[in-house]
Amino acid sequence: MSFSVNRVLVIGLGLIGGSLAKALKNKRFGYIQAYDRDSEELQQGVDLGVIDEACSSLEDGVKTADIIVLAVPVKATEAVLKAIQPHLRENTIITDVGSTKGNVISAAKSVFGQVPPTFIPGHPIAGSEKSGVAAADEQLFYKHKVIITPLESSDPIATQTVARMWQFTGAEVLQMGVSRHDEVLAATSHLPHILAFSLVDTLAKEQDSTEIFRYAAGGFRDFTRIAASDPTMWHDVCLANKAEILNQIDNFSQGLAQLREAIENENTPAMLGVFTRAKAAREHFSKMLSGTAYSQKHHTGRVTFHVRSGGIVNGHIRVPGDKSISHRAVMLGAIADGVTHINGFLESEDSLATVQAFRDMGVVIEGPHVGRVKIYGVGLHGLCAPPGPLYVGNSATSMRLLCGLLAAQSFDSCLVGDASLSKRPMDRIAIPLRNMGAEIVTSEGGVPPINIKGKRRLSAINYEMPLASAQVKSGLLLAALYAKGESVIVEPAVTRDHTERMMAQFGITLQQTGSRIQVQPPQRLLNRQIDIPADISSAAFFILAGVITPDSDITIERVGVNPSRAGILEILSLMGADISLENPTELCGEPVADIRVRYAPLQGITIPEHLVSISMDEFPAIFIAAASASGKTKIHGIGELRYKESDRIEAMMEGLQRMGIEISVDNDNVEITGGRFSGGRIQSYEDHRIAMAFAIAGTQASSEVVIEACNQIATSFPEFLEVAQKAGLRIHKEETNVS
Ligand SMILES: O=C(O)C1=C[C@@H](OP(=O)(O)O)[C@@H](O)[C@H](O)C1
Ligand SMILES: C=C(OP(=O)(O)O)C(=O)O
Repeated sequence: MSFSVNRVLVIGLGLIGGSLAKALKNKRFGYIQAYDRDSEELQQGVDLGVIDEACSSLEDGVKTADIIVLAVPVKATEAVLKAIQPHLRENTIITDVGSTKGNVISAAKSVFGQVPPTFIPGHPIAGSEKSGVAAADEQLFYKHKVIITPLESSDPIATQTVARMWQFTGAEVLQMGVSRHDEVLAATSHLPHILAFSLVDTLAKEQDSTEIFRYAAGGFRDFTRIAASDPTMWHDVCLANKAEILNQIDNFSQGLAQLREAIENENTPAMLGVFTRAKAAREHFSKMLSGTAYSQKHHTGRVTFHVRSGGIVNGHIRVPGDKSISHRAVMLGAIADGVTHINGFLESEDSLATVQAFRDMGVVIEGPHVGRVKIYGVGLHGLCAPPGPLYVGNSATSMRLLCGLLAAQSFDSCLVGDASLSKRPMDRIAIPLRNMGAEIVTSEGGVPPINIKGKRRLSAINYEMPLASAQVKSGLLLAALYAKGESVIVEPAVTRDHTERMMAQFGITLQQTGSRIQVQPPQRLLNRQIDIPADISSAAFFILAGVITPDSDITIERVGVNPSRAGILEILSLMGADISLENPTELCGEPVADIRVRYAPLQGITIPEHLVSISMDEFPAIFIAAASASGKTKIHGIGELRYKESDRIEAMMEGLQRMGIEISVDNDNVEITGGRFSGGRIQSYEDHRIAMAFAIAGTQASSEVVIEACNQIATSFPEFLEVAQKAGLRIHKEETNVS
């Protein structure tokens, strides 16, 4: 069928109809006519410039309309369809704005025998407690969602036309099935309205209601604003979506009864459970849907860095808590018995994703608040089935470690991540877990989403890892806590041993001889006080700044210098850097020190291969050091860098070449010839470590360096910019909004 859109007829010129008409008229979508039983409203529509023309009869408008929008109460839909039917042309598109869709479909079936292919139901998720055409607001739908619910029999061009009409108002158009729409709306719109009406009505009946309302503060006002909505409309909505609404009321009543019981019994964990989960959900669930962030510090716009050369690097700085250790502290704290307190927790996107995953599995977690987190452990067997897929954003550590833990649970689960994580290899953990008896299905190509079946009895594993990976080792160690018998894992090279050290803190006995780790499933994990050192991977960028900036003298305080992590210190020292460790101590089984760096010229070296697996995440910084050294630096066996948040070898090669540095790459071997950085535009490929490495390189460049897509810095180091500025570097942020 072909459609032209010249004339739009809006039937019902209230707030929604009027706002749509006004927006379409102003955007010149077509000639906008309206019909309303209330002739005064119609006249007002003309007077206010909301519509081009008022139709004196329904027949007049319908006969010439290309699109008819029913903006009438849902209950009136059938009567209006009946009234327009005799005058309709074959290819006139009909849509509506009702907040329930099942009944609109039934109305269309009863009038037309079947739903016409040109009838495309719609529902703008926008409104206001105001009503009438006088309140018409052309911005009402701008950046709001409009759901259209076409049927299989709907004409695709008609669907597209209705979508385009809404897009003219600035709305974001989504498609959904009819029953799904009614189910979702019952929960997200209808129930809250009913609660607001009921709360105000209940309070108003109280004897001292005047007093109550006089002192009603912001909370009451926010929560009950919608109780001023149109009563007739809500009466109609309740009847139109009765079954779904009753379901939601039952669901809610059950939740409220549980909360009541918790309050009555002064059950603190249960109460805090509800409050912290709800707070987290309110703040964070939207991340998955709208691309907003877990952390307040994360920017949702596009972040670009501008770096000017020069600046000094001096003084004492602190960088945030270790990311790897933060993940592990939450995981083990969650399955321990009793309350675990964490200090120094990293409040970054990756570690917050792990927190959210455990909240989804029913663990009560307070914080983080200035690095403090309180976890009410549920014990080894206390995790609950999450309500939906566990979303872990950009974080492979969360995903691979969780695979091990989830493989041993009594419920099914699904792990999903963002676009970057969705490309990263997961078979490396899925395959050995399957050997233990787990049922894990990765998506095509061995990538996320990952579906994990519950209720599998795991057996112990005896595994020689083909690949050096702390994430795989840790995922297996977590699964081994639930397996029957003693597991033995042998590493091909040293990788970070934070899991082993953290398990020991929680009272688990591990035996370690060389590269071999043995673990017996424990009865229980003890609750703990965990203090997390600063992250050496974040410190690395300021160590680098100190190493390449003339006259620098900088100390980064209380950094974790675990030998299975601190390869960068050895590599830079071999290149001639002046690095010393001061005030060495230990925090929860992890060696810690202040790292002092003073400028000294660097020379190129061949990096010993045994240092590669203990400095994996630091290679972007090491590449920059090599580019600043005199002579050639040769690096071998770094193929794993290709499987990080970006292909870090390619990203570094491209950026260094842009900055005039000679670099050659042969598979997983790289050779860099030191030189002078020129300015330029660098693509970070949305990889936090690439962005931060080039930001430091930029401080030594001959002209300005601009680094694109720096948002993901928030995955590991949200305060990077502030710390860099404090240290004396000239890095500035430009933030542009993306709609
Ligand atoms: O276990 C961990 O916390 C990590 C291990 C490393 O990954 P692999 O295990 O893939 O080498 C590292 O690159 C990652 O940033 C964090
Ligand atoms: C590779 C990294 O993290 P993950 O693997 O957890 O995404 C990293 O932080 O550099």
